[in-house]
Order: sequence, then C-alpha cells, then structure tokens
Amino acid sequence: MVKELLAYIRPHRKILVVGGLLSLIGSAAGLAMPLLAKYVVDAFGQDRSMAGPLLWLTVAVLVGAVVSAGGSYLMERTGEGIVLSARRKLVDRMLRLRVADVDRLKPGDLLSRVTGDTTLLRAVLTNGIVESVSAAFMLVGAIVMMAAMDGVLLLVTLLIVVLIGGLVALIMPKIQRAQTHAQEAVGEMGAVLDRALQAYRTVKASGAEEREIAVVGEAAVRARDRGLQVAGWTSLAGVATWMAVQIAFVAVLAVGGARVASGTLDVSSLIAFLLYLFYLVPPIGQLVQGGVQLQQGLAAMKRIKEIENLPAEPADAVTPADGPPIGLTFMDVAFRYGDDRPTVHDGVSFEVPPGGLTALVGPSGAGKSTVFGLLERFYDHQDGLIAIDGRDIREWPLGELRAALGYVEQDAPVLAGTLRENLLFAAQNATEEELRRAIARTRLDDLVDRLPDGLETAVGHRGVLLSGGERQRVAIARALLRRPRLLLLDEATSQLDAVNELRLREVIAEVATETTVLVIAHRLSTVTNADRIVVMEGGRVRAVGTHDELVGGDELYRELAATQFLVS
Ligand SMILES: Nc1ncnc2c1ncn2[C@@H]1O[C@H](COP(=O)(O)OP(=O)(O)OP(=O)(O)O)[C@@H](O)[C@H]1O
Repeated sequence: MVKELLAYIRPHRKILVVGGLLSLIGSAAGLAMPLLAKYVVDAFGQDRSMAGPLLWLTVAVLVGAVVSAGGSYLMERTGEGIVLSARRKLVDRMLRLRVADVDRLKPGDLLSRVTGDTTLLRAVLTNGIVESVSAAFMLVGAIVMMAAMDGVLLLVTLLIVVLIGGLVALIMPKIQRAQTHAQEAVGEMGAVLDRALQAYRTVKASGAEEREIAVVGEAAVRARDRGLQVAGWTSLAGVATWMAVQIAFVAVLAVGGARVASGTLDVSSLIAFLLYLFYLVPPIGQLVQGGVQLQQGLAAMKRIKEIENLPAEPADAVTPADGPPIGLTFMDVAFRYGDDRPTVHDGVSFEVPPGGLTALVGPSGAGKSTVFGLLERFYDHQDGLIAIDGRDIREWPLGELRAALGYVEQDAPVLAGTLRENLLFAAQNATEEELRRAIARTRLDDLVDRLPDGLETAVGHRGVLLSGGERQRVAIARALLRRPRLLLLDEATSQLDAVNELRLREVIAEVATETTVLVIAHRLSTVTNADRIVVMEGGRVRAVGTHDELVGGDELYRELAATQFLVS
C-alpha cells in the first residue's frame, strides 16, 4: 500500500524535493536561533556589543519565515496536484466498470471515495511525508546541538523520549484501524443519504422523512463515533509526547541545575539546552501527526484501490456508423446474475430477422429486460450463443457492438442539462439537420416550441420538467441520433395520455421501417402492430407468433393480452 501511495507522488517528486528543501532551510534557520540566543546571552555576560548576534538572530528569523512560507505553498500546490490526479484516475475507472460490479456498489459510497478519500491523500503525501522529513531533520539537528551543549543532559532527555516514542509506536496501528473504520462510516453515511435522495418523492409520499432522517442521522453518529476513536488514540499519542517533553524538562532542570551549581556547566549552555529541548516539541508532534496522516492516507488508499482494482471494460469508443438493419439470435442462452443467484435465462432461444418490429412479452420477472442487458453486454451470459448480425457478440469489439445498438431504458433517464445536451448525449457529432429530423420523428416539435428556451431549456435534475411520455420520446430521439442498426426499446409502463400514446405508437412503427426494433411491450397497440411477438415465461421462450396467432394458440398470451397490456 505504501508503494502505491508513493506512485502518486512520483510525477511530482521534483517540486516536492524543492518544497522539502525550502522547508529544511526554514528549519535550519530555526535551529540556529537558540545558538544565536546563546551568543546574545554570552555577549551580555561578557560586556560585548549585542548588535552583531542580534542582527544574525533577526536575519535567521526573516529567512526562516520567508523560506518556510515558500516551501509550504509548494507543498500545498503539489497536494492539490496529487488529489487531482487521484480523482481523475478514480473517476476514469468508475465510469468504465462493468455493470455487474457497479450493481454491488453503493453510489453514495463511491461518491465519498472520490470527494473524501482523495482529499486525505493530500495530507499524507505532502505534509505527512515532507514535514516528517523536515521534522526528523529538526529533531536530529536539535539533538546534535544538545549533544554539543552537554552530553549528560542529552542522555537524560533521550532516555525519556525513547521510552515515550515506543509507546506512541504501539498506538499507531490502532489509529490506522480506527481511521479505516471512520472513512468507511463516512462512505456508509453517503450511501444512506443517497438512497433517500434518489427516492425523494417516494420518501415524502410514504411519510418516511422522519425514518430516513433517523437512518442518515444514525450513520452520521456512527461516523462521529469512529472519528472519536481516531481522536482518542491521536490525543493519547499527543499527550504521551507532551509528557515526554515535560518530564525531560524537569529532569534536565534538576540535573542541569546541579551541574551549573557544581560549576561543570555554564548557565548559558543550560538555557540553550532547555530551548533546544522545547525545540523538540514541534518536530515530535509533527512526526506523530505525520504518522497519523500516513495511517489516514493508507486507509484512503485502500478504499481508492478497491475501486481501481476492479476490472474495467475495454475503452474502444467508436463513433456510430450507418449500416443496414441487423438481426439477432438467442440460442439456448443460460444466464444468472451471479453464482449465488437463481437462473434467469434457462435456455432462451429466439430469432429476430433484420428490420421490422419484434415485441417481447411475458409476465414480470420472465427475463425480458435481461435480454437487453445481455445484448448490450452489461452482463455476460454463461452458456449458449447470442449473435448479432450473425456474429457471436463475444467477438464484437465492445465499442462497435454498442455503437450498432440503440438502447432506451424503461424509465427513460433524462440527465440534468439542456434538452439539446440530452438529445446529443449518444451522438455528439450529429448535425443540426439530423437533430431536427430526430425531433420531428419523435413528435417532439411542439415540446420544443412550448419550452421557454426551446432546445436550450434546462430539463431539470433527472428531467423533472418533462412528462413521462416526453421523457420516453426524448430517450428514443437520443437513441435514434446514434443511427442504431438495432433499437432496443423498453416501453414505459406508465399510463400515457391519448396524444402521447398515439405519438409513441407512430414513432415506433415508423422507426421499425428503417431499422430493427426489439421492444419489451407493455401496450396492446405495440403488440398488435408487431411483425412478431416472442412470449417469455420463467426464463424461457414459450411461443412466437403474431398477435392473432398467439391469441388463438397461446393461453398465457391470451391472458396477458386480456389483463396485462395497457389497453389503448
Ligand atoms: N441487476 C440484477 N441483479 C440481480 N438480479 C437481477 C438483476 N436484474 C434483474 N434481476 C432478476 O432477474 C429476473 C428477471 O428480471 P428481468 O428484469 O429480466 O425481468 P422482466 O421480464 O424484464 O420483468 P419486468 O417486466 O417486471 O421488468 C428477476 O427475478 C430479477 O429479480
């Protein structure tokens, strides 16, 4: 893990070294001060002019301050750079994960990894490491100076510092464990908050505000408790170091006082020694702090790596290319969502010839949406053959496969942004003419006319400004602009008004004249217009035919037609 942490630093190492050097120079200037103070005191005692030593003292203060400030700015800059590259890498991986992996992850937790955990890297990589180096330098420097003052006093000091240092070293692993838990708790809080925000209306309609507030509140309390554990251990480490210095102070004062009295030590040396002793405080504190930050960084790194280590889909983005409609084949396809999950497809076989409208129908849970998930290769089937245009989908380069398909989800997501951005989402290079045509084909013209800023109108978070029927047509227009050779359309189950219903039917019928359309049908009008209907039940294909054939020959279909389809 430390190695991975260092990998983030490598690109910034030059500037980090410069910043580190500046900090060291600042520290060295600081280190010189007690010595210069000693000269001031000596000059005072020997009736010499204090001007020279005082001037040097002033110069040391100024140089120390300016150089330290420069060093710390460079450090912060590097820190921001490191956070940026960690975020970029993480986001890149997150958007390329396989759907099956994302199903298992919680969006709120993912968000906290990008926003929260990356920030923790900054502290460890800059302050943590560089300041620890400069603190170690200060520490060694102070000890050398103390040795020059008086060896006996140094021994007394070191004995105490080493004892307490051992204690702090024992506390560090506890801090890391507590810190990992604390960051996980923040992620969990993000996840429960996200759950409530995703279902905002349902929360309100269910009168569940209080409960959700309590759930998020509890997660926040857990995060606080974990944070308190970290704080507890950190304070203990802090107190231990503080105690070390205080005890050393008393011991040095006692031993040093005795040596001054016996004439083996100058008063000025004792004063300088005591000053150096207090010079030990910040570097020791910094080393402890650096240790804590390292633990935080390691915990954050672990959470970042958990995502980065997940497999990614190949990144072969392909611009959609025009082509004739294509057909598809399912042959004995077997699939389940996970080894411990029930079988969803249990030998599914059907064929869709190029062009025309094919409807998939069946009771809820029959595996219809799963057909789409497999065609888009969001998931990989375990057995059997799925071919598109006569070619096994495993042999299609992923980008090319997805470029050939248009996909409209049932709840037709519309993204925050303008209507134009939404329409061009899947085909950034579409021309104004193509855009206009797609709008006309999906009968969105009057919507565009009605909206205050036309295509440039912001449609709101998840398209709340549009009706369900409009959202579905926007999604269809978006898919059409990609010029799919096979359109996968999961029809909205929501009840549409007569106008929207009619428009949707016209749109589907018209699109089916130009490309292959496979629709998961929820409307009677769709199935009656379909060239063929595939009836699925319990993970198998039960019957294939036209509406009239199936009404006559398939009992389940007859029942579905009578009860399930939204009659138009
Ligand atoms: N991402 C998923 N992870 C695990 N199981 C899933 C996932 N998606 C669907 N399933 C399960 O697979 C089965 C078939 O689901 P599918 O969505 O394909 O059915 P469907 O016929 O489209 O149903 P509906 O018409 O209700 O949408 C269901 O039992 C469902 O619980």
